[in-house]
Amino acid sequence: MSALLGRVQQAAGLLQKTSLLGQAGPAILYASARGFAAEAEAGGIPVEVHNEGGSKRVVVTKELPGERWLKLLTQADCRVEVSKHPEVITSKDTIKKLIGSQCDGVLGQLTEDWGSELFSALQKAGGSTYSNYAVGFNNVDVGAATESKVSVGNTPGVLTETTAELAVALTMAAARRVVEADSFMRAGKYEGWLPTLFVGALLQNKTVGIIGAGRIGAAYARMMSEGHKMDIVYYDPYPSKKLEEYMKGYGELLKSQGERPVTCTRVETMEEVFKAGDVVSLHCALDEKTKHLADKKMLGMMKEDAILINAARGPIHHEEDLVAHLKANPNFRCGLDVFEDEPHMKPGLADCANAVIVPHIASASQWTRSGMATLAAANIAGRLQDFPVWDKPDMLPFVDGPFDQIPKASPNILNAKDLGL
Ligand SMILES: O=C(O)[C@H](O)CO
Repeated sequence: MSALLGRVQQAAGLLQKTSLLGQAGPAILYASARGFAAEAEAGGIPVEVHNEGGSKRVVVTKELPGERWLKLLTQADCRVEVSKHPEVITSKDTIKKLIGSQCDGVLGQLTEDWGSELFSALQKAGGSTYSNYAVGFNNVDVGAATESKVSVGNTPGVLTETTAELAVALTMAAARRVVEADSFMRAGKYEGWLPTLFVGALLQNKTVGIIGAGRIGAAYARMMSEGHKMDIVYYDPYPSKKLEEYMKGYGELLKSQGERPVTCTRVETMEEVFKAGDVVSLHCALDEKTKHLADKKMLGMMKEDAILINAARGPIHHEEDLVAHLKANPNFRCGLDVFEDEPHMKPGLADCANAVIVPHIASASQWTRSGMATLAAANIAGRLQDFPVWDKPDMLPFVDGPFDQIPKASPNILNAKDLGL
């Protein structure tokens, strides 16, 4: 009873505070998935408000999974306003309205265009910190953020295995024609076993080519090699000693068991990877050098029955060239998690039965998506409490283990050095 009374008193306090803050309109208290929250409006946009009395205001542009992220922000004395705008991709206009005239930090999405317009709006509202809910940050102009004295966080270290596993799933689905076969069954076309029905490619002992052997590329390479005894050929401007040493040890283990030892070779050019791979998987960042990397010329170098995987960023492949290549080479296959003009596909792609296509879900495991939320929130909460920037690559202390043992640090701030943090 007294708890209920407390809630009612809190609600009354909220009505007063929201009007005092001048950010949100009249609020209604309700039970949300994470305890009590308030429904209100910020700049005319519906928001869910948590810890309404918090001294700092943090805007979150999309509903996020898990609870740890919210606890981190509210314990840092933040009033958290989660946008309930129905737009799937939050526009700049909406974000500016959400920021309003007073905002300390924003937790935003990879689909949003974070350039000078938004960073100066944030700076004008007194804000000093932004975190992308993603490891990739090609949607963020980090230089513009630095000019506006806004720190930019991202979420490395919790996407690695989840993303690599989806890339493996795409590879297997493409190699063994799983999606085509599934559609065939659902359409009621199966009339009986046949020697020629949905014959695909065997991966065992073949070669997997990797463009970009960072955390995700290396994890994918290991999964493919350990699972299917594939040789690895990779291109990366920096050698991955860790991957090479691991594969050397794995090769020795196989040899000791009387099996063929696998190899792991770093090559000088991307062309070599495209030529050698039975599978080529793209794991590089999107930049001027990698945009349209998988174009007509590079696709033309691939084996006629090879498989191309992209779970990195859409514009790394040239989608019109890829559609033409898929059409001209029915034994060639691809697995795509990302698209050049996301969320759209180039004409003809959806008609290619030799393409497996999924909607940018490579990081979509419960653990990873909650972990990304925690890291993004910790980036913001850390800056607002003037905590240092975490100096180790291991992000697990933030996302696993007891809440009171979360390091007092911002896990990853991309412009830390430029901002003198
Ligand atoms: O960059 C990222 O974090 C991923 O693309 C999200 O899935």
